[in-house]
Amino acid sequence: MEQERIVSGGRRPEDLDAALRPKTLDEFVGQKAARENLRVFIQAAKSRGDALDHVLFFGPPGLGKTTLAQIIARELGVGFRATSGPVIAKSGDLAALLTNLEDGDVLFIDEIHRMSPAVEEVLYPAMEDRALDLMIGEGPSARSVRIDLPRFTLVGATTRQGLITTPLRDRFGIPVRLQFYSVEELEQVVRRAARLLDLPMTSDGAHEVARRSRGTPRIAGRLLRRVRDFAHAAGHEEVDAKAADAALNRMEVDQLGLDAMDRRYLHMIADIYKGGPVGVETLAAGLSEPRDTIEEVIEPYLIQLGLIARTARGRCLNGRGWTHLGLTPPRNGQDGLFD
Ligand SMILES: Nc1ncnc2c1ncn2[C@@H]1O[C@H](COP(=O)(O)OP(=O)(O)OP(=O)(O)O)[C@@H](O)[C@H]1O
Ligand SMILES: [Mg+2]
Repeated sequence: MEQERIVSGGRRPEDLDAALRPKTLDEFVGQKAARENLRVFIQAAKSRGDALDHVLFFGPPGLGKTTLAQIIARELGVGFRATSGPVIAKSGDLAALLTNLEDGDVLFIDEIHRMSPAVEEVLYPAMEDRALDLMIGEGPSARSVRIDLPRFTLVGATTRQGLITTPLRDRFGIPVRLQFYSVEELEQVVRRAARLLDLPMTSDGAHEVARRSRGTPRIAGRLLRRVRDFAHAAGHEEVDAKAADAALNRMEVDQLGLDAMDRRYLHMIADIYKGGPVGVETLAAGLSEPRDTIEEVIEPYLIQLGLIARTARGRCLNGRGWTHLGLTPPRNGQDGLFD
C-alpha cells in the first residue's frame, strides 16, 4: 500500500534515491544547526585522531538520516558498514559485525528501535567500553570473556524516537533530530536534482515542486522524476510552474502537497468522526493501514501544517483542516443527533 504512494516517504525496492544523494556536508542542503554541529564534532574527532562519538538520528522518513550517516563516514575518511535493527536476528550476528569492524569505522544501524532486547544488550558495553562480553561454554563451566573491539562510531537511525529504550538512547553522545525542510531549502534540493537529471527547469517550476513536497527531500526527488515524465510526454522543453502544476495535479498531489491517502485520513476524521477526537487504532482500522504508517508517515506532516492535533483522547481536525477540505466544522457536539 505504502509503496504505491507517490508522496510516501517510504523507500522503494530500487534505490532511485542513491543517484541524488549528497555526498559531502557542503552538498547537504538544510538542517543547518545539525549540519554545522556535526562539522565541528567531525573536525574535532579527526584532529584528536579519535573515533567520533556515537550519533543518533531521528525524524520522519526521507529527511536524510541514511544520507548523513554516509556523509559522516566519508568526512571522517573511514569505512561504512550498514545494517538494520530487524536484520540482526541474534546477538551473535551483532558480535560478528562488531568484531569485523576496522579501526574508526562507522557502523550504521537503521531502524534501531526494532532491535531485539538480547541484541541491544550486546550493544551497551560495545558502545560504552568498546568491549564485547561473550559467554563461553554452557552450564556450570560457562564463563564470560571480554573481547576488546576496535574504535568505531555507531550511527543509529529511527523514525520513532519514543520507541528507543532509555539505556540505548543515553549511550549516544550526539542525538540529532531532523526537521521538515523549508520550501526554500527544498527548492535548492529540486534545483540540484534537476541539474543531476539534466532537466531544464525555471525557478518558479522548482518552487512549485518544492512547495508540494511535504517538507521532504525524498519526495521532492520522486515528484521531480514524475514531473519530468509528464513534461517529456507533453513535449515541454523546460519545466515551468504551469507544467509542474499540471503534472502534480495529475498525480493528485494537492496545493499543500497532500496526496489521496492524506485526504482519506482527513476525511475519515471529518466525515465519520465529526472532527474527532478519534483514536489512532480506529483510524488505522478504518483506513486499512498499519498504525506505524499513520504515526510515522502520515501524521507528522499534517501536524506540522496544523491540520490536525494529537490529543490525549485521540486525533482532532483543526480549523485549518476543515478549511483545507472545504468543509465547515459542526457547531457543537450535538449536531450529529439531528442529521
Ligand atoms: N539535505 C538533503 N539535500 C539533498 N537531498 C537530500 C537531502 N536529504 C535527503 N536527500 C535526498 O532524499 C533521499 C532520501 O534521504 P535518506 O535516504 O537519507 O532519508 P532517511 O531519513 O534515511 O529516510 P528513511 O527513514 O526512510 O530511511 C536521498 O537519497 C537524497 O536524494
Ligand atoms: Mg534511511
